[in-house]
Amino acid sequence: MTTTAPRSLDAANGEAAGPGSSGAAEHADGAPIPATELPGPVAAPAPEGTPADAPPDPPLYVLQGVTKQYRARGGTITPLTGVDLTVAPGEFLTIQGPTGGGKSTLLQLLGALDRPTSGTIALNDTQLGTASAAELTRIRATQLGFVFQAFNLIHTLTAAENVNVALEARGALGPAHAAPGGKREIRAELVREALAKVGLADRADHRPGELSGGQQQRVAIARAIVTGPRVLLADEPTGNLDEAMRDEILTLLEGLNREGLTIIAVTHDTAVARRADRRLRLENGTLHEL
Ligand SMILES: Nc1ncnc2c1ncn2[C@@H]1O[C@H](COP(=O)(O)OP(=O)(O)OP(=O)(O)O)[C@@H](O)[C@H]1O
Repeated sequence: MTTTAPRSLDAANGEAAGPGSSGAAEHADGAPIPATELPGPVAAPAPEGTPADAPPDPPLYVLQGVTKQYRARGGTITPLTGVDLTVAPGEFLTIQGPTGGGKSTLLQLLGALDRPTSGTIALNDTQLGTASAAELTRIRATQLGFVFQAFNLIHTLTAAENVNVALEARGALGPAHAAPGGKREIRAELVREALAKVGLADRADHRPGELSGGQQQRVAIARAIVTGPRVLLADEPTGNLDEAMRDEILTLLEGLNREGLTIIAVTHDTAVARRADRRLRLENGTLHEL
């Protein structure tokens, strides 16, 4: 497990980085882009040799007594009946459990896509259960990245355009968040870096239909990380992939995690869970460590 701060897009995955992605970002005219124009949260590398008495990083998520109830067909379904969970920055954890057991429900709550029926979910200092809809939108666009089993790419757009969608969504939040969503050349550089990071620098102009399943999931991961999120939430990220592609994606996720990205993945696949440093099982509405 790593506890380093989230990383900038220009640092990592040297083997995947393409031309022009090894140094500082530049404007089209070659002038360096000031750091203040690059997306947050971009953090300095963690200092080497943290002193033994340094306080631990505060938790990223704290869930207490989370229940979720749905009304359905005149009755109710309660997939979560009292979930307690603390996630530290930099963890790579997986959630397994029986089908219909509430794993996707829990991921939606962690992703600020839905609210708990009762209990509390804090992400950093924000209570997701009571935050305004606008605040939840801001959190999703700036702190969270999502990856799904079905990739969820737009088939009429190229890989680069699909990745740019996340930056445009962030830019649409307004001037305070416009750094990555603002200037076109900055967005283009960030998209290039994100695609290089997932090993697809040479596929920027390809549409999803021209890419393998593993490559499509790489594009989806580039879209998820291009805004510099703190957390990647993945719902069966390798569920549609064969074994070789699954391993490629897992190696990519491990690399991102080593750079400080917190990863929470729902999976049915024990081979996926074995690659995480913390495994949880959701059963009968509550979470257990494996
Ligand atoms: N929006 C909804 N309205 C009503 N019921 C829902 C809704 N979403 C999920 N459910 C129900 O909640 C339960 C948990 O569903 P969820 O998708 O979270 O399970 P899961 O563990 O992710 O399942 P699987 O492993 O099959 O994907 C199921 O009984 C499901 O039918």
